[in-house]
Amino acid sequence: MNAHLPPDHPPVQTGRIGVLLVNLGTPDAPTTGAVRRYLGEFLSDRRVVEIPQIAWQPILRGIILNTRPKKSAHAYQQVWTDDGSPLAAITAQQAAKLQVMMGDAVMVDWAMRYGTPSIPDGLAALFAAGCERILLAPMYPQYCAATTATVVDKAGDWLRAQRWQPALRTLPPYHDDPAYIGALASDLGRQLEALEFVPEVLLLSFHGMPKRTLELGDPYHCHCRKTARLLEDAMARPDVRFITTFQSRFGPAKWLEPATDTVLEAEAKAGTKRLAIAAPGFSADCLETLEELAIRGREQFTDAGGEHFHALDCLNAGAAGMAMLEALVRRELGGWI
Ligand SMILES: C=CC1=C(C)c2cc3[nH]c(cc4nc(cc5[nH]c(cc1n2)c(C)c5CCC(=O)O)C(CCC(=O)O)=C4C)c(C)c3C=C
Ligand SMILES: [Fe+2]
Ligand SMILES: [Fe+2]
Repeated sequence: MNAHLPPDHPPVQTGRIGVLLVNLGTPDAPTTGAVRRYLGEFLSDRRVVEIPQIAWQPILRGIILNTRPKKSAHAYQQVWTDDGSPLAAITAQQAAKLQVMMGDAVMVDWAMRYGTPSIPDGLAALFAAGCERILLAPMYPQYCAATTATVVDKAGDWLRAQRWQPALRTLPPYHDDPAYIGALASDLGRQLEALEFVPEVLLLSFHGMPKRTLELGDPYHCHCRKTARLLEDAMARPDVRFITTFQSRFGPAKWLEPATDTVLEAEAKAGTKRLAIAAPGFSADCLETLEELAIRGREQFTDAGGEHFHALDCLNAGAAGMAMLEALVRRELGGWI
């Protein structure tokens, strides 16, 4: 402690660089109560549900938060690990590995947009540890207002309340970055080689969005399509038919199509026997990949006559994904380190 400073003086800055990896968020436990708290926060975000709150809140509080948490808690129970929710556990691993790769000049931490650990707590901890410059890294390859923009909004809320602010940069979307496409192509290729069957179809399933957001100018759909096109080229598998789909439809509005569940069933009914599915838009495995795709997707495909099904892992904290993350982060820190 510097002797001329009063005891309540803010910490003396040291010019370090901080990196905050941020993913969506997840409940603290696979229980109805914890899922209700998480969904209440998530689904009250105006970036996520874009209908006027005066109309939406009664539906959310009156119907959705009384029915969905029980069903979702059951789904979470099927994928929960000793280290907690897969999304949080994997994001923590990514941060720990990136810390080792970046060395002491950079401090790496992680946060969740909804639930804990929060973005304000993450930014405050990095700043208190001496990081005057912070790279905020939303772990979403494809930009979407419902994911990327709301992370930046939340950081902005925290900055607005600070007298002494760190300088902030944000990681741009990387849907067409050669480092990302290359990492996916090599990691998915490696996983396909290890399967005991050669798939006729490789389904690339991205998280869905209301179709209206595309008409309003959100680039998400275009980013997903471009990732899929570049990935198909990079994988160079003319023996495999690539199909792009959108999963996790929510509510009565029209969502991006084709829907993953519809295509799984239609492919099996049309005679496809061997299918693998990947979720290139998710940087970490989570409820949507481990339960919706790997468990329910398998049932949808095999119930309709499919025989061999495999859900491939996300990049997670594997070697290909971590090398990509290091490359993206180092590039964005250019001029700072
Ligand atoms: C209006 C509802 C939703 C929109 C819009 C939406 C967009 C969106 N979500 C992700 C990534 C993830 N979503 C996850 C879970 C999840 N998503 C919704 C609803 C919308 N998502 C709900 C209700 C849930 C919770 C689970 C459930 O009850 O079904 C997750 C996994 C979280 C976990 O804990 O594992 C991720 C990741 C993206 C990328 C996206 C828009 C592009
Ligand atoms: Fe979602
Ligand atoms: Fe889902």
